[in-house]
Amino acid sequence: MVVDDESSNVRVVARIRPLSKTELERKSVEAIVSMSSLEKSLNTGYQPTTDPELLQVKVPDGQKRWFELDAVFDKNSSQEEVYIRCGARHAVRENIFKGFNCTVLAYGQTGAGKTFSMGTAVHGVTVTENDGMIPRCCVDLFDCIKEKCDGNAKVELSYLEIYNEEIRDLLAEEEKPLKIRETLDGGVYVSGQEDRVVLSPIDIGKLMEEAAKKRVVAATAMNAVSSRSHAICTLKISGVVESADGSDKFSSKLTLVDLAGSERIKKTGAQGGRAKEGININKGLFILGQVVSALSERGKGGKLKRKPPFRDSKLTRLLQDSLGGNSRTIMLACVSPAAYNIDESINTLRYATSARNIKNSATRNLVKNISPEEAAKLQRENQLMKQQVKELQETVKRLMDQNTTAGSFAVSDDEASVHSVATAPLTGPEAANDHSKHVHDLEKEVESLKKEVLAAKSDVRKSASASAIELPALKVQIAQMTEELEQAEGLAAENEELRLELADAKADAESARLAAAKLSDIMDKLKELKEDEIDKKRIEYNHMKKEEAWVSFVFQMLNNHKEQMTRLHEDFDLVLRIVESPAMMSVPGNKPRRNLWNAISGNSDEQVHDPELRQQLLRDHVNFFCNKMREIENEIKAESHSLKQIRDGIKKDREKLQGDIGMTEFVRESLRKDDTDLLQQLTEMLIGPIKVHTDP
Ligand SMILES: Nc1ncnc2c1ncn2[C@@H]1O[C@H](COP(=O)(O)OP(=O)(O)OP(=O)(O)O)[C@@H](O)[C@H]1O
Repeated sequence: MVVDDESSNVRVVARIRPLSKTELERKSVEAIVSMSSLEKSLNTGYQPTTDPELLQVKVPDGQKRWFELDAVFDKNSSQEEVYIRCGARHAVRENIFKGFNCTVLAYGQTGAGKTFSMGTAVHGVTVTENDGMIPRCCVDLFDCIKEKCDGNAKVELSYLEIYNEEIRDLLAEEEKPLKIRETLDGGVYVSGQEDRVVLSPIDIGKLMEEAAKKRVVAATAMNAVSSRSHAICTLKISGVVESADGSDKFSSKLTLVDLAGSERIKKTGAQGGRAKEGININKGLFILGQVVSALSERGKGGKLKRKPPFRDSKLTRLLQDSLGGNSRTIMLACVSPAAYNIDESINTLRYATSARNIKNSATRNLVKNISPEEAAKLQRENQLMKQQVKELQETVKRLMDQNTTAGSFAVSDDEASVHSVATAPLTGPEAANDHSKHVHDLEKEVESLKKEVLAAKSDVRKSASASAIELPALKVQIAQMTEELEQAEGLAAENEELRLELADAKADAESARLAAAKLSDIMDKLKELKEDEIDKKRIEYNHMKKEEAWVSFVFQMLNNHKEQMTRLHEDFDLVLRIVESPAMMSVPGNKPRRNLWNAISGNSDEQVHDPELRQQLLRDHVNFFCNKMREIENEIKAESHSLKQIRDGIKKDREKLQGDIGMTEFVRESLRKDDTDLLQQLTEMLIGPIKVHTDP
């Protein structure tokens, strides 16, 4: 689709220059190629279209990257093709005369071809093949003024450069401080800058040639003629165009920008002042990059996500209108094709692709259907002004010619002046001096008259346009302020919500902390209880073991006593039988009894027949038996008493232990319940309330 007047996005095109001599010497390969089709230009006569084109970059690791832009130009593209297909010709021929401000801006690495593409001064009323955008715009502009305004429009030129963050007027004879100011509708202008009325492309050419001499350029390792400043050339155009419904009064601005190139100080080999320039250039371009990126990111409802930092550099302030403001803007991204410069080229292209998202809101500075009287008045004014400028120019020329013929000092070049003095003919040095002084005075007078006329014109125009723009500008300002207020209110509400959420989160965190502390307390207690319980079990076990030992001891004792009793009983029985029948002692095979007798009585077998002795032995044995029985009885009594004591003690201990164990169980049960409640609380806190399903 052919570019129309409705599109508001910044139009971004890229130009790949041929490999330079140094790049060829370095044997650098072409890593960037245009993917656009060849027929485009042939079929459309270079008509700028809205169909995007591709550019391919071969990155060092062998991979390929593609960038989509509004148009791509390669090493074979002519200056004319670039001028037309990038949309600059359409801007000059159409947009300017409809009251739109237009900007053409070249951007890219140092030595990438910005100045080559933008061009410099115009050299004639027509262009030559190698002329860049600026001369082409100027020639087209005046051609159109002839066609559309009957040659009747006012064109003023201003030319500024930003060098080391200072604005310099390239048209001013003396350096003076310049300040950036803002208009009511948010536009920016430089107060104190010279606006020169120009009547033809040649006028512009002459002024720009003069100005170019003042521009800071220097040789660096990357470019033999490297621009060390950003140059902004502005043409203000106002006039009347005939439309279908009558006459329309328009005023517009054409801004042509040749930026200084971004550079790697190491690559350019810049040192001292050059390096400082480089740093300032990069700084300004960095902020421009930030502005572009902020303007290209929009959130919901198309609102910008963040505020572009226009105020952070002079360059971005001056380009405020061209980026995201009231202007139709074309950006020309210049790149070197060399693999050696691949990083810088990718940066330029990345920046270019984001710039494509910038939406401008260009409005028409046009007053429709002005009355025929006003149109005639404006035309008369313009003609008058043109006449005056022409006359002044002629006067200056005549005087210069007179001076030259008279061998005077009109040549401004110092060397030439010295030469003229030395060779001044006939009239002699005094006359020459007088004449020169006269010419100088006249020139001064002419210049001041010229300025007065311009100032008066400019005042009239400014007051007329001010009143025309004041109301809409105020409206725009109010709308902007209301929008900002709404945004602020929205932010305040969001803030409050966030604050409440934060307070909730804090409260949740606090109760979680308390619950966790309580839980750990319970765990500690449970642990203590467990240890207690183990201790108690150990005691119980020890008691049982003791008890068991005592029982077996008593059992042993009783057995001993029982054995003793049996033996006593046997002895007693034997004694009784021997006493009753001593003859049994002599029974054959009764040797063991005899031995026992001997052992008990300590007497011989023979003595057993003595009755007296037997009676005595029986008495002794009965006594011995009774004593022994008493002894055993006492022993059993004593042992059963202490046994009872021990059993009572064990019983008491066991009762106490059982009580303790019961209490432990109770505490553990209640802790377990607490524990479960707490666990539930914590879970609910983390995942929300737990639903208890009940049967319907
Ligand atoms: N498309 C092109 N065709 C042929 N030569 C070109 C082209 N573009 C640039 N050149 C040449 O490359 C060199 C560097 O170009 P130029 O001075 O325009 O770079 P620049 O981007 O303006 O650099 P700087 O930012 O340093 O001023 C010049 O010699 C110029 O003639």
